[in-house]
Amino acid sequence: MTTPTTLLSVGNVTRRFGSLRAVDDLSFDIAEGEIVGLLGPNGSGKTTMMNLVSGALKPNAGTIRLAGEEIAGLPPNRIARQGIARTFQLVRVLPSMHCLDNVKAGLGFGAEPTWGSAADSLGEALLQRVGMAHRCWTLGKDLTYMDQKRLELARALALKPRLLLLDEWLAGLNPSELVEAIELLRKVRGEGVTMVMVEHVMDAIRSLCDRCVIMNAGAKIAEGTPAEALAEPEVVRAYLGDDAHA
Ligand SMILES: Nc1ncnc2c1ncn2[C@@H]1O[C@H](COP(=O)(O)OP(=O)(O)OP(=O)(O)O)[C@@H](O)[C@H]1O
Repeated sequence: MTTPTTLLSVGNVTRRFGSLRAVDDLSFDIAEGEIVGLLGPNGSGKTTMMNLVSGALKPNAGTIRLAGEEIAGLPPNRIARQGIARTFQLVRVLPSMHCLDNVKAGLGFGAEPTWGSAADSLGEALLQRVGMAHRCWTLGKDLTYMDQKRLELARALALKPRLLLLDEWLAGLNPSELVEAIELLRKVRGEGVTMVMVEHVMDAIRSLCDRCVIMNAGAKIAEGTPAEALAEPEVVRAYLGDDAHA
């Protein structure tokens, strides 16, 4: 059996906002090919952690390594070029551009920037990859919510990421869209993209994630398979309050 290679290594990372430790001495590793859920109650520091990995925020202390290389504190465009892409909690589709141009906007910023006509065929392939081959010429503002999500995913994939950060990408989808979205993420993982997802949709976490890292008040309180980690007494307490064991 081969040992999995560590793709992302977060070591003793702390990020303060004034006196608040939004991320507090947090450490975890992500192996190549994994889908890992970053979970925790509201305000536990998940989005802050994603912002630290993508470069939107700098840590006050600690290390963040991608394939062994330190990336903590690098600007977001450098981190994107090193192979980390993300989607956002609020969908950010460019409404007055058609889908192909939306995706081409992403193609300019990856490890191998592509522009102009060379980007057309790559853009079409990306839309096909997320099930939107027929939407090349549809304007962003005319898309269903599910298609906006697909487009956002295509734009992130345009960066050819090794690691994809999904910030509540499944939020707001109805049950049948959720099934499609989970299938799509599984397919993308099968294409070699490692993923960290912040998600509140527990069914999706159970069905997609190999492992979970669970945070509370900035710190890690559990780690393991979804079934193991979510059953930890401290996790149950963090989600439901002390009354859960009363
Ligand atoms: N820019 C900021 N300035 C000050 N405080 C912040 C800032 N960003 C986040 N915080 C605080 O840091 C803590 C962690 O916030 P964060 O958004 O990372 O949590 P979260 O787990 O993603 O929450 P949610 O599930 O509600 O999105 C919260 O107390 C939040 O109010």
